[in-house]
Amino acid sequence: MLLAVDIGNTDITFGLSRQNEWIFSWRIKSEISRSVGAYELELRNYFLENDISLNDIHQVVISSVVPSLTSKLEQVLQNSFTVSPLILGPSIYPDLKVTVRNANEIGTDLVANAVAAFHHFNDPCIVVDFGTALTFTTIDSDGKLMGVAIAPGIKTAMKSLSSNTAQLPEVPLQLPDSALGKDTIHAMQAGILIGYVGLVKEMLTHIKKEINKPCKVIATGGLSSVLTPLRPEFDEINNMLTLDGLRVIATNHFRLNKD
Ligand SMILES: Nc1ncnc2c1ncn2[C@@H]1O[C@H](COP(=O)(O)OP(=O)(O)O)[C@@H](O)[C@H]1O
Ligand SMILES: CC(C)(COP(=O)(O)O)[C@@H](O)C(=O)NCCC(=O)O
Ligand SMILES: [K+]
Repeated sequence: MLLAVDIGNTDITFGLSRQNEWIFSWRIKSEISRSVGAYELELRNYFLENDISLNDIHQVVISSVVPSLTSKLEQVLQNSFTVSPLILGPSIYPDLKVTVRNANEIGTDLVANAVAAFHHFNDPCIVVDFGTALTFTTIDSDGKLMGVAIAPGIKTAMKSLSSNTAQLPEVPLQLPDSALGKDTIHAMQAGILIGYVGLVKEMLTHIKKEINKPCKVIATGGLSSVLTPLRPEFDEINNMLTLDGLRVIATNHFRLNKD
């Protein structure tokens, strides 16, 4: 079995795959202050509770956009399994079907998203990732990663608004029917959620105009289903996209380096 680990700024997502099918996936919080021991205990407990043997893991692959957690999780995985984890980074990019520009800056989760989208569609793609950040990653028909746009994620915008004001609370991420807020909660939901529908639509319009060819739009990330009016904009919503990309990359890497 293959274990793929996506370390994001809010959550760490795990996926366990057998014969190219995800048989388990789960999330834990990304906490920089947490110890290797605490993470390891939680991982081992998950395996125990689900009756999975640690020895059944033959490949491990990690993407991390939180440098202080990369080595911690690497250690956790080293301690738990008999194989060394593959850590996605610029040294692996030359082996990918996707061509990466600015390899030292781009988030490895965005690279994994691009690989998964291109692998699946083999067409120009825009990946919209609704995580801590809201990102738009565009891939051309030949697999070239054409560019990225980064905005605050929906929850991040909400948190920033409440933490920078004296009287605004954090409110549930529920899309209201009306943009004419009748109380503070409704007013914030209107401004953020209806506003973000517009942000995403405008970004897609702008990117499509720039690339000027038919393309697929794929949504991913923990908050990908919050903005329901965007559903028709997406050819697919796939919350496993980053893990899918890691699986493609790992399978290819371990095949190339078999001997
Ligand atoms: N099924 C779900 N429904 C609604 N929100 C979710 C779901 N799964 C995750 N989330 C939310 O998504 C956010 C994390 O998204 P994620 O894409 O994992 O971010 P990051 O990659 O930046 O860590 C968290 O706020 C979490 O509460
Ligand atoms: C843009 C991101 C913050 C997204 O992270 P996430 O929302 O998944 O936690 C991450 O991919 C990152 O730190 N990227 C580095 C900058 C770049 O991609 O150019
Ligand atoms: K992510």
